[in-house]
Amino acid sequence: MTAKMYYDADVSMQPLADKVVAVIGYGSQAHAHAQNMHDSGVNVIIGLREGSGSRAKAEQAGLQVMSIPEATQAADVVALLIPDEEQPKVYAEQMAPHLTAGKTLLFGHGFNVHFGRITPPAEVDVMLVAPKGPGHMLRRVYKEGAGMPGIFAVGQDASGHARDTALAYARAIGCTRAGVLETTFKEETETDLFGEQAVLCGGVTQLIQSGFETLVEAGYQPEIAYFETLHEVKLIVDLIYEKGFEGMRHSISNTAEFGDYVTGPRIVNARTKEEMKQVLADIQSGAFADRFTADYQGGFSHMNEQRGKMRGHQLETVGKELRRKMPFINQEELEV
Ligand SMILES: NC(=O)C1=CN([C@@H]2O[C@H](COP(=O)(O)OP(=O)(O)OC[C@H]3O[C@@H](n4cnc5c(N)ncnc54)[C@H](OP(=O)(O)O)[C@@H]3O)[C@@H](O)[C@H]2O)C=CC1
Ligand SMILES: CC[C@](O)(C(C)=O)C(=O)O
Ligand SMILES: [Mg+2]
Ligand SMILES: [Mg+2]
Repeated sequence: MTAKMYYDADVSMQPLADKVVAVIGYGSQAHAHAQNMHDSGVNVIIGLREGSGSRAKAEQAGLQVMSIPEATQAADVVALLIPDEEQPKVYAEQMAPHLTAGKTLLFGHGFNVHFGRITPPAEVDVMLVAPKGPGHMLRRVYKEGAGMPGIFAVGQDASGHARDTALAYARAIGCTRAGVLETTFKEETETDLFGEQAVLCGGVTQLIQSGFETLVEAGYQPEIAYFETLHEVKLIVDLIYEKGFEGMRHSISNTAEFGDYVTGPRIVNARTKEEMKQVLADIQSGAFADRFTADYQGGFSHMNEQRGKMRGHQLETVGKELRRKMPFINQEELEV
């Protein structure tokens, strides 16, 4: 292994002792960071917009809520965890005037710093701590006593102690239980965008949807198509997650393994890889960031059209019914 990995035993929580950490927002990442840090003994406050619907939920979790300017003013470390597209305006109008020398500004993703949408003042430490997974799962695994891997980067080290603060934060949210390594804002931003678009979110959902549609259009029952192309993905991925490709292939039949070798490369082929390279180039050049910003400025018309289309898709309606009959699958609404 070439990367230096950090685990609980390698990291001191001292840099956060006697410090106030403000988490701005209370969404997917923010509620998990805030609650995990609170449970790790850190003094956490929450900064929310006026009239926020999340105030009651944060208070119910035992967290003190303030306005965003008040929280920025009161804190030593400020974690900006609202949607990337909303950050530049909130930062400029409500946070920047209160980010005085000696404070730390922390991000969960490098997007706005890397693409030049936020330029923090020179006298503050700037860092990112990015858990490698969704916020709701970050909270769930922490409560189970486990952790989620994460990566950290120091963008500006005004204090000379920025790395220690980033590592302490990573430990407080549970990431050093699983392993943390150092990166740069550039590497985190580009790899995170690539991973979620090409593999984790865009790639996986398109693969599932195309498989489901192929079976249903050929006349097979949608329930069977759902089990085959969606439900079972988790079971196979769990084996890959726990034991790698070889462990998964040990568990499946020889018939499945042979089909895996001969058909996998027909589905995800050289053209797909060429397209992945183009996707990466669009991320690196900033073309994707500009497209995302333009859609946001246009009221997210493309995003909303896509959300609407999928909402009525048979894959979703059939899945909802089938999952309802499986009480062992978590049926609760997401907490935030
Ligand atoms: N989602 C994830 O799992 C991951 C996200 N990240 C990064 O973490 C950051 C946060 O993302 P995510 O957790 O998805 O964000 P969410 O969409 O879940 O954030 C919602 C929160 O942001 C607040 N908010 C939204 N708009 C504004 C605004 N204009 N002014 C003030 N508050 C606002 C909401 O306030 P209210 O409660 O009042 O509605 C809510 O509390 C991003 O940088 C993202 O890239 C990194 C890793 C994974
Ligand atoms: C996979 C998507 C992600 O990067 C994440 C959960 O890690 C995100 O931006 O939500
Ligand atoms: Mg991401
Ligand atoms: Mg990610």
